[in-house]
Amino acid sequence: MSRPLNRSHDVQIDKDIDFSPLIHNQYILQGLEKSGYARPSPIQLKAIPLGRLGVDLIAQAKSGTGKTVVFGVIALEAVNLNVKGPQVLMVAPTREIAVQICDVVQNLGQCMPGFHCSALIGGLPMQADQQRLQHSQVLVGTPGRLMALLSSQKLPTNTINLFVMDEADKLMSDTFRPQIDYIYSRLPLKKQSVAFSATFTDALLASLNKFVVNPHTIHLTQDVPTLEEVQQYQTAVQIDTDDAEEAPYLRAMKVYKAKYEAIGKLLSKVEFYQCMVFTNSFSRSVELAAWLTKMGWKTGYISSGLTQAKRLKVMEDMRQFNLRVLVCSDLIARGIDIDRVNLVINVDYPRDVETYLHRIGRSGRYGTSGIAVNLVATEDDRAFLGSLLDNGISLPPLPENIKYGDFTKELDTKEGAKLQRHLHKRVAQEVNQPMKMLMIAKAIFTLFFPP
Ligand SMILES: Nc1ncnc2c1ncn2[C@@H]1O[C@H](COP(=O)(O)OP(=O)(O)OP(=O)(O)O)[C@@H](O)[C@H]1O
Repeated sequence: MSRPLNRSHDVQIDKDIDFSPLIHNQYILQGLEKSGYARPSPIQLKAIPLGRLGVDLIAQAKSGTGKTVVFGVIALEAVNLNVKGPQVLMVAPTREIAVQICDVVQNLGQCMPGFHCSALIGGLPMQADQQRLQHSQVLVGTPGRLMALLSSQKLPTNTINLFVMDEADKLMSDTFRPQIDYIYSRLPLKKQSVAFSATFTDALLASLNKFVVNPHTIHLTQDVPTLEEVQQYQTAVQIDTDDAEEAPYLRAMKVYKAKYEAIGKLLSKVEFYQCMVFTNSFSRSVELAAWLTKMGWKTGYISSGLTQAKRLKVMEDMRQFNLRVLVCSDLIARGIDIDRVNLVINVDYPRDVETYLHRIGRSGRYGTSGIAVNLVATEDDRAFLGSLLDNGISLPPLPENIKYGDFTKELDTKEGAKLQRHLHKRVAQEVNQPMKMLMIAKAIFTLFFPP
């Protein structure tokens, strides 16, 4: 029997079992093994057997506990390789999540002869979609692109027997609901529907009723779904002003400048692998990424304002560990899985507590140790912390000596070497900074006082 990974209770099960009692298809078991999954997580143990029976399902489990594998396996079980045409339709709220799901499902199905999964997302040519979907059994799309393909009769639905909604609470929001209504109306009546998220409110559960029939509901957390191994802190950022009459934009500039400096200090203090910094403004993201790059941190930024090609490139750089820091918006607050991210910093705050939980859940993936630091400078910042407190989330001040918990993710040799190279470069840069200043001063001195 496989040895359990050194991970928190969020992903450990009491039973000493692997995936074989849950899944009988050998190809899928091989795919799981090749993807590096030896033992199921609690949500996988509970939801896979139910999903395989063909019942409708609503499943909630904390961020990063393996929900994609659940619906990936259910989808592969639903696929008949002898049938031509798409058989599973998955919807995700962002293009980045859709691409990521597609990669996971393709990996899980890698041993199934002739299996293909395709991502259908906006910002890329639709013509290519049309060709790919003809050879794919599983399709993963964003609502807008799926709607465009369906309304132009380019996506046949008569062979679809499973409908998957990932980040279902987001899909039920006003932004996406009309598109989901439309997509659903185009699917065959007889099908299985499953919905997943880390956070579900009662109102959202009610609105899901239209899409599921007599669903089995699995709720793995009764309280606030914070991850056991993610330590959350707040740190006060001092703003250097005593002018009550100061123009708001000048005040805002000072707040951001002070927050950027606080981030610089934090990155030097905490020994992180990769860090995601959340801001609410595109221009601030660009500014902060440029500043951190100047400070020697390999930094990228992503927001919906970038072209799709640039968005995919920066995600790939982050996944390849070519970046240490990613400055981002709520575009990637949910669903994105980069398992080396062990530090999350909030410069600004999201609109709601659910999004906050999704943001900090970008660290601590699959029961590993993570740290989330919240920068507090303004009344708005303090008000958000107040709403966290109302939801039972209290943030202690950041301690002087901050340490990760016991479940630090192991880096492989290549990743370890990349981290070392980057650390050396940064140290060299820090040492060189005063040397450079000295040389410049010397050059100026010699200019005025030639020897
Ligand atoms: N059985 C397993 N054994 C080891 N690792 C696993 C297993 N299942 C999933 N993982 C890993 O866990 C990580 C998180 O998985 P996934 O992205 O599916 O989580 P999630 O629950 O969908 O999270 P979110 O709510 O943030 O979308 C991934 O890196 C994945 O490779």
